[in-house]
Order: sequence, then structure tokens, then C-alpha cells
Amino acid sequence: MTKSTVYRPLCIEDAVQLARNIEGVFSPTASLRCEEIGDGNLNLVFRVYEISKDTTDSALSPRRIIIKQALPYAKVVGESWPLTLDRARIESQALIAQGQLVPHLVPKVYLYNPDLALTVMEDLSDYTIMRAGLMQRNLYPLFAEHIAEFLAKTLFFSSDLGLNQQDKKRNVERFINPELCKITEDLIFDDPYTASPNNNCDAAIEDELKKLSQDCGLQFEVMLLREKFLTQAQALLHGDLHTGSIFITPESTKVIDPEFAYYGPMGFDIGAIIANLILNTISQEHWSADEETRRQYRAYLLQMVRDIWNQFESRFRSLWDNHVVDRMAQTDGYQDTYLTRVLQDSVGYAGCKMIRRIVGLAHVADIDSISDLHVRERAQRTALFIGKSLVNMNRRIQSIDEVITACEHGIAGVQA
Ligand SMILES: Nc1ncnc2c1ncn2[C@@H]1O[C@H](COP(=O)(O)OP(=O)(O)O)[C@@H](O)[C@H]1O
Ligand SMILES: CSC[C@H]1O[C@H](OP(=O)(O)O)[C@H](O)[C@@H]1O
Repeated sequence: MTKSTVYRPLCIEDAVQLARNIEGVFSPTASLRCEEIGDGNLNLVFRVYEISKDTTDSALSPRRIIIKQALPYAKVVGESWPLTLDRARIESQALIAQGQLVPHLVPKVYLYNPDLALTVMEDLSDYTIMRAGLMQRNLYPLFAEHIAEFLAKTLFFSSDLGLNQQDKKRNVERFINPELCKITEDLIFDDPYTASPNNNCDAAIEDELKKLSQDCGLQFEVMLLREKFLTQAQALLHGDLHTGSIFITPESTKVIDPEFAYYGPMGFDIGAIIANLILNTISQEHWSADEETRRQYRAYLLQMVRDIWNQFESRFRSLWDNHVVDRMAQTDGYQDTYLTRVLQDSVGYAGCKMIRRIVGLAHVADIDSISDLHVRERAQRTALFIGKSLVNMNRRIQSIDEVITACEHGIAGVQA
């Protein structure tokens, strides 16, 4: 893979050929199989694996790789939505940067090919996408600890707290990601509050979309959060940290898909994961178990939200106490103020992300897969109610417990 190649979207045969040419992965005589498994909104994902008489199951084949290739447009919409191939560079560089800080929490990157806009990485097919795992009501006892470590280390060590300010600025430049940021700016901080053709809102809740476009107080808070997203180069974010970007088992967690990475406000990543856990909590209403079993799983998920924030905060404080590089950051009271602001931002962004997943372009399967239309409508209205509450209260929040209470009230109140 040294000579330069003209970009083209790979087909299955190309992917196999490319895999064969990567040194040290497959033997020259290996029988290889390949499938395109991409189920995301943007890219092609090929799994290439070796078959032998003992292993025919791709997930069990000891030799297997993933080739993720960017298309020159957004796959979910089609060629009418052109999109930079540079996102493959951003994704591979972000994975490598994260791998230096938390190697056990991201897939290994084997190769990045700029000409073909692709990254070859570790195949995690023996893990489950977390969204699917939560929809099956699996338990992940170590997740809060793992994601808190991911967040604390990646955010702290890429910020002016943990990184020399000159190096940080060079990093900001490397991760300028205007086109992918524009998607977020539109889909999260604009479209849900206007009659955008991008919106995708069930007819049953069109009244809610109208209310969003008329709610000036809410829009004011969204604008403040949008402003921070546009202007605050606080840390290198993953940029799209929802439960579909996390591979998981009860013992291990791997974060994938950082193509939206850029320097932005820390709360955007923390808010993303919180929002998606709350959306799943709300979706549990449709589960045909008895009320007590449902209540227990919802309580489990909300406790996970609490644990994520608390463990993030305690790890972040400890990194600060032991590794801060900015002398002035040791000023009395600054650490407390900083973390309160990160919490408030996280809550605001969580609310925005809940709203966009109900009325905006890209939804979540947790809610959309509810087949009973009345139950789905109730879940959507609950999600909007809680999302709006979080946005409205974000600048007053002092503790994660207020978020949990808002969720409990939202679920109990709207669905009563
Ligand atoms: N490293 C990996 N190992 C195994 N499967 C993967 C890997 N990366 C992606 N996939 C599969 O491809 C799907 C889409 O990947 P993702 O990175 O989310 O693409 P997109 O950027 O298009 O959203 C994932 O849901 C998962 O099923
Ligand atoms: C037109 S992109 C919509 C949506 O898709 C991205 O998610 P993913 O890459 O996980 O499929 C991102 O959340 C964007 O907002």
C-alpha cells in the first residue's frame, strides 16, 4: 500500500485484495471472505476474515480485520449530500490519539490510506453495539467506570489543563473538521427549531415540532449551547459519542467512530452518552415485562448516568491534582468552577441531543423500534419533555442528582 491510488469506493473484491496486500495480517494462501456490514449513516464498513476448515464463523475467525471507508457523500441521504473524505483522516488520527491515552478502550488502528480514505482496524465483532445490548436489557457493570476513564483521560490530556498550550493549539489545527461540525450545528442546534426539510418527525407529534419552533426561552438556551459548540476549543472531543459508537461486553468497552472529532466543549461528549442512556431508559416503557422489572432496569440505567458523571468527576479531579500543566489552573476555586461548568454543559447538550433524536433527521432505534404507535408517541413526548427540561435547567444545575430527578419526574409525570 505504498504507491498512491486514485479514490474509488471499494467493492467486496477490492476489499479482499486490499486486505491481502497488508503485510503480516493474512498468509498469501489464506481463503478470505468479506462482507459489507456498515449500518451507520455515513460510511462503508467491510469485515474481511480468514476461513479454514475449523472456523467458518467470521466472529470467531482468529484473523480478521475491519476496513472502514469514507464515501464522498453522506450514505444515509445519498450523493445529493456531498461530504469530505478528510473525515477518514480525522477518524484515524483521533483513534490513534485516543489509543495513546486509553489503548484498552479503542480498537487498534493497523493502517490509514489517505488516497482511498480508509482506515484498517481491529475487528470487534465479538462485542455488541451498546444500543443493541441495552435494547436487550443486558447488564454492563463496568461500563460507567470504563467510559468515565475514556472521558476523563481523553478530555483532560487534550485540554490546556493537561497539554502544553502550544501543542494544544497545533492539535486544534490538526482537528479542524468544518463539514462534520456543520452537520452537528444544523442537525442538533438548528433544524429541530424550524421547519427544516431535514427534520423527520412522526405525524403524531407534529404539535411538538411546532412548539419547539415557538419556544423562545428554549431557543435562547440552545443558542448559548450552540455558541459554545462553535467557539470553545476546550478539548479534543469524540464528537458523536452515542451508544451506537460503543462496542461492549460485560467485561470490556471499546469506543469507535470518532469521525466527528474536533476541539469543542467537553460537555458535548459527556452529554451525548447521558442523552442516549436516558433515551433507552424512556424506551423501556414498551417492554412487556411487569412494572417492577421495568422499574428496576430504568433505575439501573439512571444509576449508570449518575455513576458516569461521579466517576468522571473524581478521575478528572485526580488527573488535575497530579498532572495539571498550567500553573494558573491551581488558583483556589478554579477546579470547582470548571467542573460545575462542564456538568452544566453536559446537561444542556444531553437535552439538545434528546430533542434531535426525536424530531431531527437521525433517530435512535431504541425509540423507533417501538411498534405500538401509542407507546411510541408517549415515549417520544416523554423524551422531548425531559430533553427540554434539561436544556432549560442546564445553567442552574449543581449536581447530577438533579438530572436523575428530572428524568424520574418526566417519566412518571408525562406517562401517568
Ligand atoms: N472495529 C469494528 N469492528 C467490528 N464492527 C465494526 C467496527 N467498526 C464498525 N463496525 C460495524 O460497522 C457499523 C458502522 O460503523 P460506524 O463506525 O458506526 O460507521 P458510520 O460512521 O457510518 O456510522 C457498526 O455499527 C458496526 O456494526
Ligand atoms: C447525516 S449524518 C446524521 C448523523 O449520523 C451520525 O451518526 P453515525 O455516524 O453514528 O451514524 C451523526 O450522529 C450525525 O448527526
